[in-house]
Amino acid sequence: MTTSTPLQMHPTLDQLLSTLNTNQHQAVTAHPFSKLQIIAGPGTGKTKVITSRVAYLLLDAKIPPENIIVTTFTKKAANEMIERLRTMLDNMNLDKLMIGTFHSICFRLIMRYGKPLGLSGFGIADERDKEFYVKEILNELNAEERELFSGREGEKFKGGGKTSLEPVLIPGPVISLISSLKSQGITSDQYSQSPSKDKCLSLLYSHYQSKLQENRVLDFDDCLLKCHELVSKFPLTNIEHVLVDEFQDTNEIQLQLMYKFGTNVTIVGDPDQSIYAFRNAQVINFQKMIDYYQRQNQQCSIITLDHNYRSTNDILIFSESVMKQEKERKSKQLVSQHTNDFGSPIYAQLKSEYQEAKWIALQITTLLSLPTTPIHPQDIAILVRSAYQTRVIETELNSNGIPYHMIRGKAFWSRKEVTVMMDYLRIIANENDRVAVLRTINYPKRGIGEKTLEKIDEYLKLDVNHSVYEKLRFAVQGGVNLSSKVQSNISKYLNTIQQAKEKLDALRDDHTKLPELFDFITSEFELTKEWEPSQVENINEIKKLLSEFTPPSPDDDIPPKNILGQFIDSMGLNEAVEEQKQSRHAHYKGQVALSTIHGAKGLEWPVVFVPGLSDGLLPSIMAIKANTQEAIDEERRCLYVALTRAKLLLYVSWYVEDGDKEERQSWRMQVTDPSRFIEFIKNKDKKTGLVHIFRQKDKVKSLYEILGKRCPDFDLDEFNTVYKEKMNSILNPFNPKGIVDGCDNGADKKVGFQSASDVIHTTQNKKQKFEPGNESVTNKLGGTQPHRKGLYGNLTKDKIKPMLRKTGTQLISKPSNNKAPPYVPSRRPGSSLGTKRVSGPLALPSIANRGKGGTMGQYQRE
Ligand SMILES: Nc1ncnc2c1ncn2[C@@H]1O[C@H](COP(=O)(O)OP(=O)(O)OP(=O)(O)O)[C@@H](O)[C@H]1O
Repeated sequence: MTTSTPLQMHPTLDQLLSTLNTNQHQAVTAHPFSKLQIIAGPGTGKTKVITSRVAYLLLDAKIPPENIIVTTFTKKAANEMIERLRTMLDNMNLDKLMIGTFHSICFRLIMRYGKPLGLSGFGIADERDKEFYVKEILNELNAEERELFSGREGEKFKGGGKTSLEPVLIPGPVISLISSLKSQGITSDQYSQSPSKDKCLSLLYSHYQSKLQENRVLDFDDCLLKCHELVSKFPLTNIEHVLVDEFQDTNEIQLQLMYKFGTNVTIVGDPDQSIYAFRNAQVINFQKMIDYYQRQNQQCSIITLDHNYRSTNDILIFSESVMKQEKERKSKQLVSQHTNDFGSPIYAQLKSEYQEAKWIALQITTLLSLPTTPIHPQDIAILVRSAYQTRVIETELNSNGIPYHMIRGKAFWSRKEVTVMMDYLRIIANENDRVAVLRTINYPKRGIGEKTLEKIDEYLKLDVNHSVYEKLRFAVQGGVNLSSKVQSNISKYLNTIQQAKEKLDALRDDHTKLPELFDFITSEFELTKEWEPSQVENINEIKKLLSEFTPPSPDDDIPPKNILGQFIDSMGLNEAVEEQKQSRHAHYKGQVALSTIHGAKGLEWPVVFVPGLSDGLLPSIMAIKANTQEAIDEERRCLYVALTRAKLLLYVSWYVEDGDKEERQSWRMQVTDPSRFIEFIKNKDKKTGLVHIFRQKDKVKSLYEILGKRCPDFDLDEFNTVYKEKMNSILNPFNPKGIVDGCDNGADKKVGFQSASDVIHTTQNKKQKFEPGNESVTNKLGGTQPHRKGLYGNLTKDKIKPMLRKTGTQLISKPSNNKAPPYVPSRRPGSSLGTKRVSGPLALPSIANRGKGGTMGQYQRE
């Protein structure tokens, strides 16, 4: 096959190519029968290039869609690529293009050709199923096998039992070690024959594989491993070209699969964005690929893309400063295609995660309050290293009325209500899903105790000639000794399953009616009653996915599964990676995006916040504890991914805590240093947050312009003054050192507080809710100016107590005769008194002591 010259090109292709820069053009039109690496930094158009290359292969090289394999990182990315191709190619029929994640392509190949390996009709075991099976295996080990674990090799599988001090075997290490072997392409048989094998791991690996086989399921890693076995034994003869997107996140078995899939290969990736080592991804695959083809005397060409269309030059310089710290990395010279810059990233050092969240909320409200709203909530994202960091930020967004949504990460699939719903769908779709039956049979509660559940499970495992569902019927009919209440509850459960199955049959593969089945399940099994509104919202997300589901086009080689089964398989595979709720460019309208950095892969926003740049958060405490260069490098790349999501404005922040436990989520360790990755920022603590872009009118004007709005005439100084005032109240929060009951003139000073902001005054006035700074209220009460900062109204003692605990102070009651107290300490609370340093209202203990002597009779300590 020859390729045409540009002059003879397909008009659509011609138009398409005209939108590319020189290097992009070269990459897209590289010879179709070659090996090519497209290595490119963030925002350089990798997605555009890989999509255009597929179009080029289809239109110019005339490769039929069924002869091309394209792997993407997520299902969403595959769908978007298909959409873009359809638009580009005038609705060309692309049903036969093999496009999807490695896992889904492999699963599809196994379903189609897996019969000779005895794999047809298998389902997917998700993360929870894996844990379930491993727990079963650990419980079923016989005495001789247990003995194996008493030695050194067994140590890594042990953890503390919940109720006993004896170490017990735990599933976590088993799962990750088996997964690591599988991602290196090592089967259980191969491992058991390896002279350097770990005997415990070998035993567990072989038990685990038998368990999956018995239950006729494949785990995620098996999809790849078994497919590799399949294409090694029965090579795919038709595939003319393989394209791999996000190559930096491939592992060994994926690399090997790529070699096996086809001989002509295009990979696209960025070594600096490799952030999946914890799933055994290896950056070294770029070099391995070159070496592999070299050994076969074949050349692998490399094209780099360096025009960055996403971020301003300042953002690129900042991001490169982070990456430059990695040893033995080639520096990148990305060239921003923006002609404007809005200054270097805005940063702040704060004192706690709470203060940081307030800082973020203030920045967002400031941006959203710009006249004629050039920036909308959907233009903004907040990206964190670990999912738990969103909690404090969410609270602050809520209290500031800032709408937001979480980009769905893996966590979505592990939420209780989501897993329950998926289990219910599974028992309807599949007669033999023992695990899902055991998880749903007593949820909602049907009065089945643990012992009874064990008996039922034993019974379900007994006879292989009947489905799990039939066996459960037999169990209820006397097979297992059950109380009449349990019998009746399980019968009801079974009858509802039966009705749902009939409904599913009646759909006759009309996927548009799947949401009706969903409603039937949630109402008949009384599921929604169990859940909070937010949980109901989550399961409605599944209903939405059901309504959007389009089954893959029928394939004569694949034995048909019912429509619900197909949905479950496709969702099950989503769990293998963090799926995103939103597409690369179409953002959720009217909502700020909140996401982990991993969940933000491939996305971009005009405004991005990257909080938590403190050692222990980014790099994470896990990476610091691992104490390896690889672990730290991976964290740095994570930060790089986050920073390079920003187009125009980048806000970075960190906090350094002073040890006050109340100022952090209780289980978390104290954060004491800014992240090692931002050492290059000089005088970090000096500029805290007061650096702001809205200092220069011309920059503001060009920001408006780039966002498609004309900049109105407004008083920038006034805008900045309001901002600075608010900022100051965050940076120097009201931090009372004591509480005085009553708003008496000057009594606070007389007990030793020198600044009004040191004191909370309380009042019993029930009519008004007072806030600090409410001057008019102060005046009404006849208080003097200096009191105003610390005035709270309508505070009962119950409400005061937690405040006292928080401030570590005591309550001073107002003297009944409202006279000034006789004791006036000479120094300010918190300062040193003689040789003894005391904190809080130092005067107070002395006051109380004096009281005992009679001089403080009117002021009491409570
Ligand atoms: N030749 C081009 N001309 C104009 N805009 C372009 C061009 N190539 C890419 N872009 C734009 O640049 C932005 C970034 O492109 P894309 O998302 O494809 O980058 P990427 O390399 O995949 O980034 P990342 O690796 O960070 O995910 C997009 O908005 C895209 O439309």
